[in-house]
Amino acid sequence: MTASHDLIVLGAGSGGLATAFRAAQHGARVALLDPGELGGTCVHRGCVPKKALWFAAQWAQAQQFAVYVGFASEPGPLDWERFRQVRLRYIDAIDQSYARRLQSASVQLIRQAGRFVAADTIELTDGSQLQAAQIVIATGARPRTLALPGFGLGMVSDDVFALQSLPRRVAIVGGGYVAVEFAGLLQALGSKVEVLAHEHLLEGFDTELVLALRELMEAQGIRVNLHSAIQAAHRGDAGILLDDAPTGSRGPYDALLWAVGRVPNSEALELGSIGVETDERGHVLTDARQDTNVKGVHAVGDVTERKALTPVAVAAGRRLADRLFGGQPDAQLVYENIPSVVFSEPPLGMVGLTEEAAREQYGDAVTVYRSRFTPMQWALAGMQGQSLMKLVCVGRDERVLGIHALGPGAEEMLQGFAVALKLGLRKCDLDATVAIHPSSAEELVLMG
Ligand SMILES: Cc1cc2nc3c(=O)[nH]c(=O)nc-3n(C[C@H](O)[C@H](O)[C@H](O)COP(=O)(O)OP(=O)(O)OC[C@H]3O[C@@H](n4cnc5c(N)ncnc54)[C@H](O)[C@@H]3O)c2cc1C
Ligand SMILES: NC(=O)c1ccc[n+]([C@@H]2O[C@H](COP(=O)([O-])OP(=O)(O)OC[C@H]3O[C@@H](n4cnc5c(N)ncnc54)[C@H](O)[C@@H]3O)[C@@H](O)[C@H]2O)c1
Repeated sequence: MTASHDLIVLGAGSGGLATAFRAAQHGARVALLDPGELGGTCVHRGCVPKKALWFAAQWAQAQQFAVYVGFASEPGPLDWERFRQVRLRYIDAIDQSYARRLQSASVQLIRQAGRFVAADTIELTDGSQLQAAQIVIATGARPRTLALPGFGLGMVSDDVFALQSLPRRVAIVGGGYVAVEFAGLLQALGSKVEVLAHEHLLEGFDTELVLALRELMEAQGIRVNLHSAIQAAHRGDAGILLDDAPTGSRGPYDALLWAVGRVPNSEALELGSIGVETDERGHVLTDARQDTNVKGVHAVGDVTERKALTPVAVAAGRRLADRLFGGQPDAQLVYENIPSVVFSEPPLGMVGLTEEAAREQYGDAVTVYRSRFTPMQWALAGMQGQSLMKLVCVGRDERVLGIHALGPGAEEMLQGFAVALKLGLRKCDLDATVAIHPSSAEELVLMG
């Protein structure tokens, strides 16, 4: 069989689309396979619908602030179904624009799943085969399910976007990004939320900022229980009940969200048949260049063991295509200093090292600066609570290792600071920068 394409990409999510577009731009003949919607998790079940709900939560809060400062009308509840339709229209437009762009980039889009029959050959659902010297696995991940009694009484994150009304009493099991984000936005939209987490919230984020976020969540009325270990869910007369090993029965709740992590979509690919290595959870193992152990087979995005963020999948895919088809033999993603924001209420962002990680690596050479303050808009609106910003530096020249921000605006603030950190930012560079006033961001250049 002669090669039908130069590149086959499995999955048209963030990573697959980015790889396909960049390879086609370099002149490669690309086939892009996906049985589902264009844009994958991020567009349909992740970043985009989540951020839309997060905006709605901000607007709900802004309505309350407005009334406090003298606007007349009392805020009403969100028409949940109307907003779902508005979101779907927005998402459809993204999907359609991808379809148009793929066509104009001459990427062959095939709306079928693929699986390996040889290292250079993919079989489609209809039994036909495609061949290419380079194949990229970008099949993403899906919500993890747990084998415990009553699991089916709950939802996973995908299901929240399909809800037709706002649930009243909600239990969220888990303490990661998804748990914290949905807790914040559902509470702000009118639910009464309880978070049931194992030991930590937001592992990997700076402990001090996570603690400050937890206090703010609790001040909003969210109940946060750490050290919880849910063993079963039941349907009781008044709602869903949970068996929690340390404390006994919890509930009743009207809705239950399992936010206990994600599993890679790798098992249907028949990777074993061609010898591609995976870890014990099914992530495709790659080296720093996104190459698997099998020549010509690569992987990007959530199906790998790397940080599961859209911009990471996109950047890895683009660099890979630049290396394979763009004459850039050294192109690869540097996985250090990747900025990330949790769209909690308020948002929490970080780039670089946490204080704990920096101290572990550099010991006493670490210096920390922090600023805790009440943001102006909160003070005006009579809201208690404080933002927290933190710089983690090292050495005599105080090179900045980490920047952390919790508070309104953190989600937009950190992108520019991430560029500076990448360029070798020192504390004295921040001191030498004139502030923008009045703002929250100015705290990062005014720390004494
Ligand atoms: C609720 C939620 C909120 C999130 N919010 C953010 C955020 O705010 N910011 C952020 O950066 N990240 C966020 N993420 C993470 C982000 O969505 C993922 O990191 C990103 O979508 C991963 O892209 P991907 O291309 O690896 O996989 P996906 O986007 O999951 O795409 C994989 C595609 O592969 C297809 N596929 C599967 N099997 C096959 C097969 N055999 N053949 C062909 N195609 C196949 C699937 O249909 C799918 O379309 C969020 C995730 C969730 C769940
Ligand atoms: N804003 C963003 O960028 C954003 C938003 C959402 C998701 N994401 C990405 O998607 C990934 C997946 O998010 P996630 O929240 O699903 O996973 P996660 O890995 O961030 O968190 C999983 C949580 O589930 C808990 N957990 C695991 N098993 C459990 C059990 N049996 N009982 C109770 N708790 C259990 C873990 O302790 C952890 O707190 C994130 O790591 C992130 O990379 C990013």
